[in-house]
Amino acid sequence: MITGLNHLASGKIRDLYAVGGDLLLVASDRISAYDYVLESEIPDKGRILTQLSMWWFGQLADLVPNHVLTADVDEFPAELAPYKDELRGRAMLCRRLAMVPVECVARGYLTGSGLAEYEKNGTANGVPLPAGLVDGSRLDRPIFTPAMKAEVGAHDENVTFEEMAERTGDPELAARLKDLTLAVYSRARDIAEGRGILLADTKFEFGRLPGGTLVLADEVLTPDSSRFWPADQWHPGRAQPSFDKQYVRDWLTSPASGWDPRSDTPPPALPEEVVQATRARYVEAYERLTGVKFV
Ligand SMILES: CCOC(=O)Cn1cc(-c2ncnc(N)c2C#N)cn1
Repeated sequence: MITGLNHLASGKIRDLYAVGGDLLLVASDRISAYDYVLESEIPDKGRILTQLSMWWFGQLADLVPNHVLTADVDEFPAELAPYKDELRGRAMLCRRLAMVPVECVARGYLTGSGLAEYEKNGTANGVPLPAGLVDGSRLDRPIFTPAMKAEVGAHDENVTFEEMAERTGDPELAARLKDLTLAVYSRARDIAEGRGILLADTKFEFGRLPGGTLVLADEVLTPDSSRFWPADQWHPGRAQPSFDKQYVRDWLTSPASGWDPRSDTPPPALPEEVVQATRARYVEAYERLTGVKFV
């Protein structure tokens, strides 16, 4: 948290501030696992994921406009000058939008909450899926599985497309969000797969400019807003290893940590080697996707 700025909201990892009529979205180095925000931070994680978002926004600009004005601290308003060093590389100055209150989720692979519903009744957000799918199955076509934003600390609530159309009161907008979400996900999935990373699913947020234009908001296509899987370790039928968080998960569930995920106690701090190995995975994901060396 940056005291001295007009704080609006905080998620597990990021903080949102009002700066004049715009917004500042700041990514911390925090990391979450098993629904806990860990006490250990991953150095540069916020900078790596912000730079990755910016790269994706560039890759997607022909499909959809985005809310970012700049991520260059030297272009930030003068009132932010005292925070330059703290913000460098990890903050996006964004246009303030009228946010659509829907988490626009696209899934190209079945896992997590999508798999849970499927195992119960063969559907995902009410849409029937083929029989015989297992954890990690690649879907013939990506599916749109919207969720209504939950209160801090709770999981978002998956809703059917019809429920979403009803709750937003705008069926035409719901249809556009679905089409846009699937088109953007498909483009990103193809780009990532070409670089050995499976983008299993992702969550977009959209908002509208005063004139009504629909704009891609929030962060996009980071390992925090998406499931990144290493393509060479993909084996449907079991939980896939996370590209970025597997070292953390493995250590936390190993005897070495002395922690039990089923207990209601917060996880212990991570050993330095797990922190550094995890940082290296974020750097690797960034460099493989963008082709740019992280500095
Ligand atoms: C840090 C935790 O909260 C969020 O990032 C989610 N959120 C985004 C907004 C938002 N509101 C207006 N305009 C925008 N451009 C945005 C964006 N992005 C509000 N909450």
